Amino acid sequence: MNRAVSNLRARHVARLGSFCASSSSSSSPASEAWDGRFRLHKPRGQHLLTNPRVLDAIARHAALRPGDAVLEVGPGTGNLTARLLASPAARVSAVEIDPRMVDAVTARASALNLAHKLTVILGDAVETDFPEFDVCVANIPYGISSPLIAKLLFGTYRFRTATLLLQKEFARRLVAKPGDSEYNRLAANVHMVAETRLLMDVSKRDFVPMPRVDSSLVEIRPRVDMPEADLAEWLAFTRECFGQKNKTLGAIFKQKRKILELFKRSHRTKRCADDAPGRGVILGVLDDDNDEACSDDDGNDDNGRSDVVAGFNKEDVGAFKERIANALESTELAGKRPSQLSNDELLRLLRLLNERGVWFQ
Ligand SMILES: C[S@@+](CC[C@H](N)C(=O)[O-])C[C@H]1O[C@@H](n2cnc3c(N)ncnc32)[C@H](O)[C@@H]1O
Repeated sequence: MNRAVSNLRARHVARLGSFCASSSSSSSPASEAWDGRFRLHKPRGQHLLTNPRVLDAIARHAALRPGDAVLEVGPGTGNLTARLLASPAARVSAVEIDPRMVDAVTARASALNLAHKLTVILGDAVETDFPEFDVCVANIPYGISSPLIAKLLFGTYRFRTATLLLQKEFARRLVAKPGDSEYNRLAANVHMVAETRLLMDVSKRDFVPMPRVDSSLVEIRPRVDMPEADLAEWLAFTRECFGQKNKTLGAIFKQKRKILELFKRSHRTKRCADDAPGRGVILGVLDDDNDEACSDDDGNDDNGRSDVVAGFNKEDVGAFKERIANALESTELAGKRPSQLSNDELLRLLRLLNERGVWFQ
């Protein structure tokens, strides 16, 4: 072990006291390993980050300022929480689903004489209301990545940055740019409201128990210059576009079934707007693209039904189809795949479609 690592280890053992004085069950070079006092549940994503250099780097990247209110999701036994509490931040609120972890992180803060800075909330981070915070820093359970990011970015929270440790593949998809092979609905939606930056990769060997996947640290910074857009309408629009992201927009919006669905939705939207103005954003996952096979590129329905306009005036549906084709033509996007397009281009198309009475939610 080199001297720097050895010094680091000695410093952390001293700082964290009995918590890490136990024997290491990890292969990490210097470890704040779990002492096995209770069973860790993998289905709950209980993979503790035990490499002090990585934990220090996360806290450093979060760039906490004096007076900051920090939100941590899934503090576990407090390996990261200890750093956040020792930072210049004024307070840390941690949301944890497992009561055993709540006890462990609370005891740890007390052992560090920093309990006055910590509030632990027992609950599911996807369901629980968060207190106000300036910065979110977390090594989250990867199973809640998408709903948690949706909640942070499309909810009512106002914050400076979220520094999140995520599954490496998910992180790559989150930071992807139009034209990248990984570009997808998640990235398009998140980039509508935030900027993302890949900060560093973290090996699976730095966790106890070792997960099957590697991780990456990502910074998410909400935009101050949000484009003028109805976010609920945008989310519904990207669901249609990226549901079949390998088809061209022309092919996607030529499908009879799709046109009929949009026709119904647009008329329902008009009724709802008349009855109850002000639709809110319905939160859900942001990245449910699945390239479903429901039609070929010629726009023929795969189920061969000929009665798809049953119950509707065929001429109205035909005119509606024309309006969609017309919007695609005037933006010159018919031959493009959604994954090649910037949000500005997609937003321009959405606006034109809305102006022509085509609505997605
Ligand atoms: C990957 S561990 C991280 C633990 C700690 N932050 C660390 O870095 O060592 C994830 C933690 O999130 C908790 N957790 C899992 N699902 C949760 C949820 N829906 N809401 C809040 N916490 C959750 C787990 O119990 C676990 O403590």
